[in-house]
Amino acid sequence: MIYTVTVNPSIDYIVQLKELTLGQVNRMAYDTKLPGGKGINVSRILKELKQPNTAWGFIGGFTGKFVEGQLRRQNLQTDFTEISADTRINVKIKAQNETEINGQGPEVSNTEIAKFKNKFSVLHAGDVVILSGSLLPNLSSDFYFELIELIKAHQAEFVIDTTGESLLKTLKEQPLVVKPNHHELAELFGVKFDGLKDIVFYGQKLLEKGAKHVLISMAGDGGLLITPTKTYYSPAPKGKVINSVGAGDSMIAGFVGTYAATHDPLESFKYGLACGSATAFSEDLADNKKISEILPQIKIEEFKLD
Ligand SMILES: Nc1ncnc2c1ncn2[C@@H]1O[C@H](COP(=O)(O)OP(=O)(O)OP(=O)(O)O)[C@@H](O)[C@H]1O
Ligand SMILES: O=P(O)(O)OC[C@@]1(O)O[C@H](CO)[C@@H](O)[C@@H]1O
Repeated sequence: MIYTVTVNPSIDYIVQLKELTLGQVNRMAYDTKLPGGKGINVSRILKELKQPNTAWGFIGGFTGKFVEGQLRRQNLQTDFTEISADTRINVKIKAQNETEINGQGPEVSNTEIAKFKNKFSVLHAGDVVILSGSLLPNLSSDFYFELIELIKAHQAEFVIDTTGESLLKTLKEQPLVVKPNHHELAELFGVKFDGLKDIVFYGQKLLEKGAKHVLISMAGDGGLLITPTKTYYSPAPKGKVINSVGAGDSMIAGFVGTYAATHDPLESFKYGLACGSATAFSEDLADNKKISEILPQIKIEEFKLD
């Protein structure tokens, strides 16, 4: 079974307007509310791929009810921990360019944290837990490490979508896959990249430090997969980019969902790329139809450093 963890879910309030003028009254051309948060997005794509999964996380208040209700309507399996404070609202403004304003999220009590951690007792070998997104303001920065300890105590695998020091610190725990984008990878090592060779060189360092697979997403420039034996590159298929929210989450879902079913890293990479691009070409996250349409357009080649 796959479990996703969204410690800090959200309502993603998508606002479209022709042009945003700061310091003035702006009128929306269109707006919509979507259930959001990185792990929840992963769960939604896994569902499209027909991969059974359960979404875990903290959810609260009227906003939390909306998120849970929307997910139930999509027949998504959830087992959230209810908290007394309101789940946050993240504002995504689509105007001349895209601007995101993400909330900090609510605080959680020690009792709520304990209830959440209790969920991990159902884990067993063969399960995969995907940890994605920001933490809540009063949680310790080590919270993900505490969860990784619980996951490993049950011989389950984990995937973590985080950046910076937190990413480096989790590598020795051998995540199934990590997926920085190329900007995050450059920042991690304090370098500037000059071409794919540089990116692969630094991506390999994440493998050396313990990650089992390294996916590097490069938005419209495609992606790289680094495994202990081979490295692969794929350009991104061409299409009209409609949405930049959740392409990375979709890529993780495509990779992990396919890996859980096949244990084939190359096939998993193909689905990861297709799901990422399918979301970039959709209004909301991709659906199964869009993913199937993009799959045949994915062309992967082996990448050699010399
Ligand atoms: N403009 C695009 N055209 C085609 N494919 C895209 C585009 N943007 C993203 N993708 C696909 O989705 C994958 C993940 O996108 P990206 O690199 O933007 O992840 P990310 O930085 O984690 O994104 P986000 O945080 O916005 O979800 C890319 O590797 C690519 O396969
Ligand atoms: O604030 P975080 O937790 O880092 O990111 C939250 C978020 O921006 O990530 C998702 C897209 O990846 C959105 O659904 C959500 O609003």
